[in-house]
This record gives sequence, structure tokens and C-alpha cells, in this order.
Amino acid sequence: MRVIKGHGTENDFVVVPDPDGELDLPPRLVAALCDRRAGLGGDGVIRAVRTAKVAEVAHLAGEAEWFMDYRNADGSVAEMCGNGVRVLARYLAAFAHVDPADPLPVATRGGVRQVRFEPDGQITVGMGRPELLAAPVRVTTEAGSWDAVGLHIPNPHAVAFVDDVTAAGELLAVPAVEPPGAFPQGVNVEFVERRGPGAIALRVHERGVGETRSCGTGVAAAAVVAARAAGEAAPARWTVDVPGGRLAVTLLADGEVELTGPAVLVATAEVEEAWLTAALAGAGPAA
Ligand SMILES: N[C@@H](CCC[C@H](N)C(=O)O)C(=O)O
Repeated sequence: MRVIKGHGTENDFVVVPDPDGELDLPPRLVAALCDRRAGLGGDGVIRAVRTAKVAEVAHLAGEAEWFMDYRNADGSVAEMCGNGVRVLARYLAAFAHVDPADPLPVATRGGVRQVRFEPDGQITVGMGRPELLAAPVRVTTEAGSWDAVGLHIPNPHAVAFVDDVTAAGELLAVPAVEPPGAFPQGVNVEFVERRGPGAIALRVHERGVGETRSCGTGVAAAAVVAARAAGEAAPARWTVDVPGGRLAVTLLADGEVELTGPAVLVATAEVEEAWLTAALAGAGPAA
């Protein structure tokens, strides 16, 4: 099995090419690939597969040739990945005859996302419209507790403002989010520091992963909430600093949100058959 390692602002992924939908990717194999000591290492796995070959999204095949089958490092599936979809686009341009001069629609579990390659090498993704929860939620870590705004874009996020991103603590444990029923499918949590007009910084604890160095849907969620808090004076363009770099979010007049940032392919690797057999057998990444 050939795979490609890539990252977007150091949110890193193992891309598994499977154009004809022939691969089985059980959670234990995803977790083994993402293992940073006994596997290749990554925050998630992206299976690059033709939309028509996946029953779950085949109805989107007329709109998007490619489906981003996104899995978190623990093997769970997710709706979308704002950094991952840029890495997938970079992979498709490099290996699957996608022309970067053309817009690229990508099917995801969160609907079809429009991707475009910018002249400066960055990549922009249409993130859709956010859906905000009506009531506030509360986020608690070992370091403190904060009111937060819950929203889907399309993944679930809880966005809390903190005085300083270090205030969230070490983020080694999953933050508690209340009320318990607010996010039945789990939630990503962002700790956001204001840095000036149109500028924020954040740390994120990702559902199914832990703290990561960036999260594209989380960055978009944080910019939406920061703009809402800033009121009418809020700028349309936001700069968001994350531990792994910088992303830009544009809030369009029609409510759509765009995310712009880098995407880097690092290496192509051939996974050893013996390792693959052991991982599939559940022998554990160290076997
Ligand atoms: N890092 C991604 C989001 C990946 C999925 C997330 N952990 C979830 O379960 O919702 C991004 O860049 O958006």
C-alpha cells in the first residue's frame, strides 16, 4: 500500500490513495498508521477515493469526482477537515491529474466543498454556513472553566475565549462540555485569544485526536464566533494564528465562510506488508 504524508499548518495526515474504492480501512489500521512511534504518524487519515465508488456519498458523484474519506487518529469518522481537504487537493493536483487552474469540488461527509488553488500557492476552501447552537455551553479543563459558543461548520465545535491561549492548561485530557447533550457526537474545543481587530490565536483539542497544532474547521468556527462578538464593526477577513502556522478566514456577505492556507506534501512511502498484516490483525502497532 502506497501512502503520502502531508500537512496543513502542521495538522498532519496520511493520505491513502484508493481511487476505485477497493481498500478496507478499519479503525485499528487508521490508528496504527497515525501512531507516531510505531506507525507513520498523523492526526488523521484521508482516503482519496472516487465519490462514485462509495455508497454513502455516491449521490454526490455528479457534483464532485473525489471524496475525502476522513478518519481521526482514533479511527472515528468526521464530517470534514479544513486542513485535510487542502492537503487532499494538493495530492490530487500532484498525482491524479487535477488541474490547479480549475475549481475543485470535493465531496465530504459534510457535503460538497469548493476548493480553489490561489496564485500564491495557498489553497482556499468553501466551508459552508455555520449553524450556531441557541444556548451557550460551558467548557472545562483541568486549568479552568469558560462559557463557550457551540456551532457546526460542519463539524461540531465549542469556542471559548481565554485571556491567553496558555490558560487552557496542558489539554492532555478531553475537555468537559456541558450540558452533556449539547454535542451527542462529541465536539472539538477551541481556546481563543483576541490579538487585535481581525486577529485571533487559538489552541484546539480535536475530537478523536487530542491537542493538535491546527484545525481548519476550528479556525473557521473561531473566526465566526469572534466576528459575532465584535458586532457590526467586525472585519470580513480574519487572521488566525495556531501553533502550526497562520490561516485566513473570510466571512462572505451571504454567510458563507472561506478558509485559506498552505498545504504541503512531505513524502511518499510504501507500507511494509508485514506491518500491514499485523496492524490489520490488531496485533498492536508495536508488533
Ligand atoms: N483537523 C481537522 C478536523 C478533523 C476532524 C475533527 N477532529 C472532528 O472529529 O470533527 C480540520 O482541519 O478541520
